[in-house]
Amino acid sequence: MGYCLIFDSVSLTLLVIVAILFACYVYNLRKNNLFRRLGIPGPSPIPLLGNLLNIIRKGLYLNDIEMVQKYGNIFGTFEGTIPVIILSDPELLRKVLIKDFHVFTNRRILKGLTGPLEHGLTMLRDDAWKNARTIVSPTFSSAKLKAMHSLIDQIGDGYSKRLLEYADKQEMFDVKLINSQYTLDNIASSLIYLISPRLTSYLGSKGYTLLPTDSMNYLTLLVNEVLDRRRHRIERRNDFVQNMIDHEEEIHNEEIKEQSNENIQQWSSLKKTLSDREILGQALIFLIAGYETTSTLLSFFFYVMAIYPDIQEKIYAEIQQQLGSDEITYDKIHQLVYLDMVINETLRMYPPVLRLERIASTSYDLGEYHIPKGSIIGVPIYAIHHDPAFWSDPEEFIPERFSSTDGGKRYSMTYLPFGDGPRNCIGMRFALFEAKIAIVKALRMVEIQRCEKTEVPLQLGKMKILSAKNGIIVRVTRRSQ
Ligand code: HEM
Repeated sequence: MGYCLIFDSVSLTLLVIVAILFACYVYNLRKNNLFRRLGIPGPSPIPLLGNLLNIIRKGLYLNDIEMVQKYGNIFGTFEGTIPVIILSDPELLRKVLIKDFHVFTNRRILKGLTGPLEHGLTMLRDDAWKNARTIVSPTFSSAKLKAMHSLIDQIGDGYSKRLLEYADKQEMFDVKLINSQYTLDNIASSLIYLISPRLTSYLGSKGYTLLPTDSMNYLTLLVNEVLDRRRHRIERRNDFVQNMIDHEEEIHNEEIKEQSNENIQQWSSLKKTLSDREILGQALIFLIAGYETTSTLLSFFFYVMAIYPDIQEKIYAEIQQQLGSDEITYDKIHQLVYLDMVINETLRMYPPVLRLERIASTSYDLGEYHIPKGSIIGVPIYAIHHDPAFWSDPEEFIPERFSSTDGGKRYSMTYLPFGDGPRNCIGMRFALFEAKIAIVKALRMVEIQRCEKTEVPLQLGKMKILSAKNGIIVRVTRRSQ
């Protein structure tokens, strides 16, 4: 009798397990058939891993190029069990990123993300995002960037000093190190009045990762301290946090006047202030979103300088001609037209962010396909920038593509280093400003040279942020004054 009961409960448990596994299998099969049902082409997924194996083997950038070649400008793929529609059709991209932005306002929420980062712009959704973006946008106005100039300039001096040390030692070095230090110092300094060297060495010792928990706690503490001092008017400084606090005070009395984006003007009826926790969230997100991206841009720019000395000399000549030894101000930097073209081409060839994404808040007709609510749209920036359908000789480095004459022919949705639409990169102008200051300061002092350890062509890393697998090693020599 007892034996029978035990047997029964064992077989019942087994039965339940088998039933659950079967249900999972059927659910997975149905899910994996999603794109087939929608009529969207794409590679067949394998259970649980989806199409991740190819990304793991080849890297996201190469995976995207190959998939676009094989399946075209719209196809379905699985990140593990999560279906993602990869879209590179310019007309449809214009709809998703701009025209029908009200449907595609949000990105995916990162599971398990808690603490102040939940309030950061990149993660916020719908009205909460609109509110934060409306308040934070003026922080990046040209007037505010001009006011931040002296902070960035000071850090630029330290940067060129470090380069001169390398020149004097005739040492080959990986440019990532100095560029990471520069952008981290810059962002930390422009964000909050932190003692940058303290922060830099701390994060440096952590290997410059995307902020592990203890770094995050440390930063949270520091930013909170700063907020407290600012709120009580114990200190003032022309940085992002001060800008957010000042702006909050201004808008009690007047409507928001300075908006860079048409859509944002419609949102002026929203809540107009951010709590300390929300300001903290923005500060931390700026640090994360702005640090590695800008450093990657600078590092790949160094690579370009090392392998194209003619281009480097042309930029140097432009700097001499337009600026001489004048201070590099926000207005003067715009006179460096050729430098701008070279930076644009660097961002085309080597976009720091390989993909961006949006989520459909309702079901939607995406071209000929009817996609369900909640569909994730992934935009393969790297693959679009290297697509011969959009760019002639995409593997050639040709800055002239971005000259005022040629640039006009470009289809805007095929150049997306900072994304597009109301949810594009809020830090774009800041990033370009700080990158240009670093470049001018560097090229005035040193010549960047290819050395025996410079890998040509570069092998790229496999992750979502572009990287050089084996580093970018160069040598620098002092310029004769
Ligand atoms: C070369 C440097 C940079 C590159 C290539 C870059 C690229 C991008 C891209 C591709 C996006 C997604 C845009 C979209 O979904 O349409 C983005 C978003 C964002 N970036 Fe940047 N970024 C850079 C620098 C910065 C800096 C310096 C900051 C801050 C100081 C920053 C803050 C942000 C924020 C907050 C968002 C989210 C915007 C929102 O959701 O409203 N980025 N960036």
